[in-house]
Amino acid sequence: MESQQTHTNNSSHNLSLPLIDFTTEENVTPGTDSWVSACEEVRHALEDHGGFLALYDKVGSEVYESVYSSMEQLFDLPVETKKRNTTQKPIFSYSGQLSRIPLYESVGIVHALSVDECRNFTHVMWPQGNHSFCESVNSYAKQLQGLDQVVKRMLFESYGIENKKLECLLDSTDYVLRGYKYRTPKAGESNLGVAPHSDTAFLTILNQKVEGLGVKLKNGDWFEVGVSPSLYLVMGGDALMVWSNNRIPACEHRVLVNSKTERYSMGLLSYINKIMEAQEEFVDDQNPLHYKPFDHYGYLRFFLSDEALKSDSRIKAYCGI
Ligand SMILES: O=C(O)CCC(=O)C(=O)O
Ligand SMILES: [Fe+2]
Repeated sequence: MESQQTHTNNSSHNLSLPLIDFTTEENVTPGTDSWVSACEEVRHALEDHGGFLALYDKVGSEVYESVYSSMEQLFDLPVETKKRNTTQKPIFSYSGQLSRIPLYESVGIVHALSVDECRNFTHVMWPQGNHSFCESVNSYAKQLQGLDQVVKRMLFESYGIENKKLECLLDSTDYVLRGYKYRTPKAGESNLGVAPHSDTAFLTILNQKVEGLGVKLKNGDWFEVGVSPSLYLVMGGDALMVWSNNRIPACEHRVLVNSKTERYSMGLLSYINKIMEAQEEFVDDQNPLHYKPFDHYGYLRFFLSDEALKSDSRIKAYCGI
């Protein structure tokens, strides 16, 4: 947290990523003045940088410590075991040993909000059982979903979009909880954990146990995210850019790994399981419609194709008008 405080100068020469407080009851209670101004902050941060930092204390240090120690146990399993978990959805369940980014490994737990799904996942990884893994992952995912939904509610409200549409979006959302591990670079090896990119998700909420996560601000500077159980990076992904008809840019971020400490981080990513269109609120004469109706899982399948690799903007290549 200390490092965050040193970045609060908002002059145009020294931009920082806005830090928005979700820990006070008034800020997260619809109808209060604080709620209305928090909604504005969320909207401006997303429009400016595609993301912001959330101060959010619902996870607590106990769950934070136990979920990260669970992740250590998970990544310590043999690669063959980690690969055992598969999903019908075109979301990587396990990703690692990639020549482009050799330090990186990631495991996705689809529907981690359901205790049953967490149990199934845990059983696949540890047939003998691992109760604390199941418990901590499920409660962590639930707390992150709370933040995800409040952010979406704020966003809809600040644009004056009716509540029914929010409910419909939330009902059509699939969540994936992802754990990331980065080994330290060997002598002569690059310290690049993940190259600059935007996520394919609608919204991503990331937290890290070890520093390394950077966000590109609208002036092009890289902002380094701090480490704390109550600090979460909220980022719009490609799907939010489609939904907002380019009003909200997909947040560019990257990971650098320091030479001494293995890095762990975790994120909750949301995907839309129905065809989604850019909202009419964002389309007018000055802002023509930029995207065709969008099939999120279709996009994920496209994203992994050879054709997509050739294009400089995969989202435009997939559904741009
Ligand atoms: O490790 C992190 O903090 C972020 C990883 C990431 O951006 C990704 O895999 O898309
Ligand atoms: Fe990412």
